[in-house]
Amino acid sequence: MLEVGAIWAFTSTTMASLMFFWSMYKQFVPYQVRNYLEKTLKKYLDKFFGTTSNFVCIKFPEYTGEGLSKSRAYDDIRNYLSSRSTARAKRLKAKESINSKSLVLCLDDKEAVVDVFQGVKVVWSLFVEDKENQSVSKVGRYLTLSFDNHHREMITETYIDHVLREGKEIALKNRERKLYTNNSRLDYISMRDGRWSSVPFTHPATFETLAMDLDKKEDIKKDLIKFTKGKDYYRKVAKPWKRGYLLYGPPGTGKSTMISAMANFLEYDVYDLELTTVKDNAELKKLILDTKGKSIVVIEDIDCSLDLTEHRKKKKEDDEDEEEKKEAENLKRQRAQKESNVTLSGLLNAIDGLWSACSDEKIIVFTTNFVDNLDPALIRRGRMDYHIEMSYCRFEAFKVLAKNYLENESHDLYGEIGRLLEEVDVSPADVAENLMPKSDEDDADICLRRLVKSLEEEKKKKAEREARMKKKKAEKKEKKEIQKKVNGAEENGKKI
Ligand SMILES: Nc1ncnc2c1ncn2[C@@H]1O[C@H](COP(=O)(O)OP(=O)(O)OP(=O)(O)O)[C@@H](O)[C@H]1O
Ligand SMILES: [Mg+2]
Repeated sequence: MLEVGAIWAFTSTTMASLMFFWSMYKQFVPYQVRNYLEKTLKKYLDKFFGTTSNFVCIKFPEYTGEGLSKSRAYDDIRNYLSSRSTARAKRLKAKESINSKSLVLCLDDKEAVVDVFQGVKVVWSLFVEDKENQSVSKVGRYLTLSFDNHHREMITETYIDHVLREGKEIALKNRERKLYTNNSRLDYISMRDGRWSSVPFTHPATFETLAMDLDKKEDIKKDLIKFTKGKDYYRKVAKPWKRGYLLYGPPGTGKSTMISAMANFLEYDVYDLELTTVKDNAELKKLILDTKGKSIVVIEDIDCSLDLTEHRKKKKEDDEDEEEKKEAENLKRQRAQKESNVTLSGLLNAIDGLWSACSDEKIIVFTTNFVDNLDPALIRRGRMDYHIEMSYCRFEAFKVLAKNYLENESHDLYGEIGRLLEEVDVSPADVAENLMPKSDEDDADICLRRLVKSLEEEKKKKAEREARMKKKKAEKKEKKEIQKKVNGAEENGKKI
């Protein structure tokens, strides 16, 4: 047996010799030769361990194909790993992306992170490609997934799918949402722009701040949730995964606000389709085809956009305001028609025919002030599945507005305001304007008194309007009766 002293002596001499050789090697062997030797050694070691060890390694390069396009799988995996890395990796890299709403922390080069799936440990590592494998303009990276060969089937059949799916979802959540608007034909031809241009969607409206009947609001939220979870259901009943909402009601009742609240609730993009700048039906189809999933396609004031009405002449002779409104609306429509050749059937086809062909999970919303003017074909269930009436402000809606604008939940004036809101029809937009403090001195009391005053004025105006109408009606009736008498007298005169 060797003595302890002898072992120590042997080890220290060996270490000293190794260190001596290492420093000589570093000092006298040129960098290029060293690099070559190290790479060759690594290759042999990799080969040796690859065949003898029980580990499998899968490589996912950043750029693939002949054109070296960015690999989607690589991006999805990096997104997936970013959530794991933030908690587990020692070295992270902060990335700023145009499509992302905030900084993204991800795995740094030459760093590894362990992930556990169904009790199985795997290791992800990120490497930079060797110089000779890089293209001139792109510094390529690759991710490797290493795992025990025993779990080969589970990893290749389940785990990788899981990673890609989660990565996609994370990307969707982190993305900066967009508000798109369609470019006019001239714009996208001359400026080589796409059919849609976009800005970040930042509208702050939410269902919490939306003033409307609470039960109705809950029903809408439930309907939206059911829709987003309905992928398999829609497939089962052989329906394209889309849903149409018709929002109708007087101006200022929150139709546009509701669209923003829906988009924020679902985290969808919004495509605001301006029909009057669409040249014809073919262009409309292409525009709809160019929209992505997880989005709301909106056509506002559908009745004014084009001549999509049934031309039913429902004359309300007694109501002069109604007549004026209809005339203004007709003028608007005629002007729009001059610029566009989109027809009702073109619109119906674009909505229905193409939904099945283009990406899934889409909502289409029409808004209108005059629901009676729309052609029934346009708003039938199946096209516009859910009809939502946005109505004048009543007490329940007022309470939401008071909370939003004044952070106030009770006041002596609430009783009076509730009564007045039952008697007069004012839009939430009008109520909101009264509730908004106009200076630093405006407290809740001042704002609520201002609202009461404006509601009382509205009540007075309403009474005057009704009196005027009543008088007009009575005059008409009187005229009719006089005419009847004159006609009667003439008939009698003829007989005599
Ligand atoms: N139901 C509501 N809840 C909260 N705020 C509302 C509501 N309705 C209107 N408002 C306020 O009034 C403003 C105008 O509302 P909005 O544009 O949504 O009305 P609209 O129904 O789309 O009107 P129009 O028919 O004229 O397009 C909004 O910016 C919002 O501040
Ligand atoms: Mg609107």
